[in-house]
Amino acid sequence: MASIFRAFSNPNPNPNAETKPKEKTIDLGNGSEVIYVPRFVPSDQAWGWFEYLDKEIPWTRPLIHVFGRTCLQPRDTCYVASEGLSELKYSGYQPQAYSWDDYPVLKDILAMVHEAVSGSKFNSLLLNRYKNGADYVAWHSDDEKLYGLTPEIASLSFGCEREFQLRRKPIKTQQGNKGPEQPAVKRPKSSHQDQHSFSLKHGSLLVMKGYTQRDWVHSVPKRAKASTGRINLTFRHVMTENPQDNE
Ligand SMILES: O=C(O)CCC(=O)C(=O)O
Ligand SMILES: [Fe+2]
Repeated sequence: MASIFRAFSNPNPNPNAETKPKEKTIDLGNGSEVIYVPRFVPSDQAWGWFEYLDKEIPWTRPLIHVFGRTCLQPRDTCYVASEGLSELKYSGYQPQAYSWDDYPVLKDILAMVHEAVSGSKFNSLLLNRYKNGADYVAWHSDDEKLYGLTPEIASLSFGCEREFQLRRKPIKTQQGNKGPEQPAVKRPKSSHQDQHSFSLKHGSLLVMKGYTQRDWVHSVPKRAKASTGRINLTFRHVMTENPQDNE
């Protein structure tokens, strides 16, 4: 598959300067794909953004409802979205949507992601802060209807390196629970791996594409040895009524 990344033009004439970050594409099979770029944001810039976000974002740790139980979400969160979009709701929780204008740095980060991921039109952002290795995100997929059938999700990580796991859903749960637009199709057992793991580095970018949300779950498990904080930003596109925005 062709690279999703635009050829980086190098604005810096210094021949020793870094040019295009190295990307690794993992074909998950059946139209799902993940792209990982370990050094997407230069380290110093990434630390600057970490400090800013840690301090300035109005983090909350909400109550969520899963499997009939109410519990504290095991990480801090915040949501930023363009005006007029359908509201996000997950695990019985509807986050307040903050404006991009409140956090100009987020606009800079968004511009950098848009520049790199060709054709992307992200209009919302879910931020997560893991205070230490006791914070985590459980197995889930970001398959809310408002993202459409094949959402592209760009995930930027800052701070403590944490493991990101991907696991293929059992075949019978891969489709059919999200409305009539997904006819049940029989797929042959794929020769691809059923699990993948990435150690998400400070300043890295991971993009999930195609049917990854329909057919796979992902998680960031607890890690006793992780003693420092990590901030993760996932950029998403909420479908709108204007078909041009959704192309
Ligand atoms: O922190 C991460 O790397 C993943 C976060 C995530 O999966 C989510 O916000 O949906
Ligand atoms: Fe997720």
